[in-house]
Amino acid sequence: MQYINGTRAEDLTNDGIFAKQRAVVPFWALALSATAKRLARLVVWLVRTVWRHPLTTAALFAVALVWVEFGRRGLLGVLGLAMLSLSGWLWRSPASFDARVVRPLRGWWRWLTFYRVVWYPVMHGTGLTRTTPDRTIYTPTVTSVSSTRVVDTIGLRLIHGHTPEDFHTQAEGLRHAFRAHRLTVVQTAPGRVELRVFARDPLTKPIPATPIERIPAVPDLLSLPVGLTEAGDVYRVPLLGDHKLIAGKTGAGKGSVQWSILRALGPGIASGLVCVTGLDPKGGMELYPGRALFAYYGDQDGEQMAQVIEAAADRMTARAKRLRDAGLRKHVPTVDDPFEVIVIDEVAFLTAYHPDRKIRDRVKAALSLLLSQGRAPGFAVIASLQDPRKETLPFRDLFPTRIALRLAEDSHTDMVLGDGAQDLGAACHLIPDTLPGVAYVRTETANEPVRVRFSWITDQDITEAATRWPAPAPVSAGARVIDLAARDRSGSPGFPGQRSGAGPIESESPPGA
Ligand SMILES: Nc1ncnc2c1ncn2[C@@H]1O[C@H](COP(=O)(O)OP(=O)(O)OP(=O)(O)O)[C@@H](O)[C@H]1O
Repeated sequence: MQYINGTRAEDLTNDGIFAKQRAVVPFWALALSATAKRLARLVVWLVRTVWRHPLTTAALFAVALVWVEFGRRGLLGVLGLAMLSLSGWLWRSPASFDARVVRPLRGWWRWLTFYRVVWYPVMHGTGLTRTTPDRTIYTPTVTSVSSTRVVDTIGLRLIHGHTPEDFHTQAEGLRHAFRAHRLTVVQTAPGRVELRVFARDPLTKPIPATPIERIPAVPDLLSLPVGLTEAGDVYRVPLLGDHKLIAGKTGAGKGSVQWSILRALGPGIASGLVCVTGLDPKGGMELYPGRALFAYYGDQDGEQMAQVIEAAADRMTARAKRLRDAGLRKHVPTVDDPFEVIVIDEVAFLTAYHPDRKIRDRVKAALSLLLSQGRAPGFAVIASLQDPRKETLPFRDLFPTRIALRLAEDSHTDMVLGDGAQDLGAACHLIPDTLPGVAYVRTETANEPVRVRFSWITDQDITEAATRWPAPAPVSAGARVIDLAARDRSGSPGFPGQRSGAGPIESESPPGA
C-alpha cells in the first residue's frame, strides 16, 4: 500500500493532496449527544441546588405534598399559615426577620439583576480571574449575597493562589466597576472574603442622640449604642474588657465619641453599677458640663489630675489583689463593686506637654498600669488626643480599640489604627471637616477598620443626662478623690448619702463655681 505524508493514497483520491479526512457523524447522533449533555448538566444543577438549599427544598417538597394530598384548598391554607408565621416573626423580631429574610431576598434580586450580568467582565477586567494552561478560566465563586438599601455584601470563595490582598489591591477598580460609593474587602475565614459594596453614604447627616427615655435602664456594657455604621446599622461598642483611644484634629468630634459612650452609660452611673472618673486638662471645657456624672473628677492643675488618676490606679490594684485572693480571674460589676471608667480628655497634655516632668511621669506610670492591668479587674480607660505621635502617648499600643476621626496627615492613620489600616481603606485625612463625628474604628478582634459616625450629643443632651443620672457617692474606702459634682449638688463638701469609709478630699473650685 502507498502512503503520502502518512495518509493512504486511496483516501486522497479525488480530494487533492491537501484535503483532510472527516468522520461524518449523523445528525441524530449529534442531537442525542447534545441533549444528553444538557440533561446531565440539569441533574448536576438539581443535586447541587438541593444540597445547598435543604430548607427551601424541604419546604417546596412539603408544599407539593400538601397539594397532592389536600388539593388547592389545602395549599391555600398552608400558604395562609406561612404568611401568618412570617408576620408573627416580623412583629416579634424585626431585626432577625430583616437579617434572615429581607436581606437575602434583596441580595438574590441584586445578584440576578446586576452582579450576575457584570460578574465575569468585572473579575476579568480587574485581573481577578485565573486561566489554566488548558485555557480554562476560573472566577471567584460567589457563595452568598445579602443586601440592604445601603450595602450589598457579597461572600466569595477565593481561587487557589489568590489572597485577600489581591482584592484589597483591586478595591478601587471594583468600586468603579460596580459604580459604588465605597467598597471594602473583609476576610471572613481562610480562603473566604466578603466584598461590601456601599451604594450610598448614610453618614452624611448628623446622627441625633438617642432620646433619653429610650436609653436602657441597665446598660449592656458589651454593646453600648453610640452611633451608626456606614451600612446603616446601629453602631455598638463594648466597654467591659476594653480601653479606647480617640484621636482627631481639633473640631473632628472627639467630644461626641466620649459623650455618646457616657450617655449610654447614664442609667448605670445613676444606679452605681458604673463609676466614672473624669479628667479634663482643658480646665473643664469638655467634661465640666456633665460633671455630675463623674464620681471622681479633676480639671485644674497637673497635681490635682495626677492625684485623681493615681487614686484610680490604686483602686484598680486593690481590686486586682482582692480578686486574686478570692481566686477570681475576672471582675463582675455590681453596685457595691462597680465597673470603673476613666475618661481623659486631651491626654497628651498630661503625658507630653505638661511643663513638670514629675507630673508627666506620675500620670504615665498610673495610666500605663491601668491600661496594662485594668481590663480583668473591671477598669476601662477612654482617652482622647489630637496628636497621635508616639512621643505624645508612648503606650498607645495598649489600647485594644482605636478610634480615628479626621486626622491632620495621612501617616497619622496608621499611627492610630495600626499598620496597614490605610491600605485597608481607612482614609482619616480625607474625612471632610463637614463630617465631624465620622471615624474609622479598629478593634483587636477585627483587622478591617469600620467606618462609623458617632451620635451628635448637644450641650443640652449633656446637661439633661447629668441632671437625670448623677453619680452616687463613691464607695472605695480611703480613695483619694476630688469630687466637685457632689459638692456642687449638696452645697457642702462631701457626698450626700455618703457611705462610711468613703473619703473624698477637697480640691480647687471648678470653673465658674
Ligand atoms: N457626631 C457629630 N455629628 C455632627 N456634628 C458634630 C459631631 N461631633 C461634633 N460635631 C460638631 O463639631 C464641633 C466640634 O466638635 P468637638 O468639640 O466634639 O470636637 P473636638 O474634636 O472635641 O475638638 P477639640 O479638640 O477642639 O475640643 C461641635 O461643636 C459640633 O458642632
